[in-house]
Amino acid sequence: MAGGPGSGKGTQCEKIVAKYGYTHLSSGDLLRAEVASGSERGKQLQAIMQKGELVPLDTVLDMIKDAMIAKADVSKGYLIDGYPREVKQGEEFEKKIGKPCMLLYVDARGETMVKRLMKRGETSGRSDDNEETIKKRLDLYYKATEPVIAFYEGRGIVRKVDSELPVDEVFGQVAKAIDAL
Ligand SMILES: Nc1nc2c(ncn2[C@@H]2O[C@H](COP(=O)(O)OP(=O)(O)OP(=O)(O)O)[C@@H](O)[C@H]2O)c(=O)[nH]1
Ligand SMILES: O=c1ccn([C@@H]2O[C@H](COP(=O)(O)OP(=O)(O)O)[C@@H](O)[C@H]2O)c(=O)[nH]1
Ligand SMILES: [Mg+2]
Repeated sequence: MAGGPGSGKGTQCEKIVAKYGYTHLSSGDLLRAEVASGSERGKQLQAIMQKGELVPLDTVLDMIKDAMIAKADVSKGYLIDGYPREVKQGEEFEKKIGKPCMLLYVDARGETMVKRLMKRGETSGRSDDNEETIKKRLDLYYKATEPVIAFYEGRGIVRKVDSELPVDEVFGQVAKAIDAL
């Protein structure tokens, strides 16, 4: 699942899990869990995330790999949310774990994403949902993450949904893409 900050990845993932029962792994959530644990590593991660920068590639990949292995016995398939953030991360994932069968691209306008995140920031408690960090996350998204979509487009596995629409209509498009798998 790829898309800019606040595009609606988490919202759609929740609905996918309810309908299809895949194992949902959000790299952002895994990182926030480490921060919440209060560990030394969590403190370092918090500093990076607060600035809207990217955590080192191997750290995130190891966390995803561990979380996948932990569910390997029971999983019907994995839904990975917010990863890869840069082309190199995608390449490393394929070397260490495997090839994805689909990339769902949740597309919204920059202005829409900023508006949603500012609103979410009123209640989310996320230290990166503030105007300054949102702007940095968006810049980094366009610079580092959008090329990921082009990379997988070359493989013909990208399915794009328009997340300017109401949530249920977006999910209609998502479900159609998954059903065609
Ligand atoms: N109108 C509208 N609002 C949406 C839609 N999807 C998500 N939102 C709202 O936008 C905000 C961000 O949605 P998330 O699902 O948290 O977005 P995300 O892509 O996971 O964002 P990050 O966690 O920052 O990566 C939430 O407050 C949602 O309620 C949509 O399709 N339409
Ligand atoms: O693979 C990842 C996923 C997240 N992050 C960090 O975690 C933050 C929040 O990520 P999340 O996907 O939750 O939200 P988004 O940035 O898409 O709004 C990002 O800004 C990054 O600092 C990262 O470095 N690598
Ligand atoms: Mg999210």
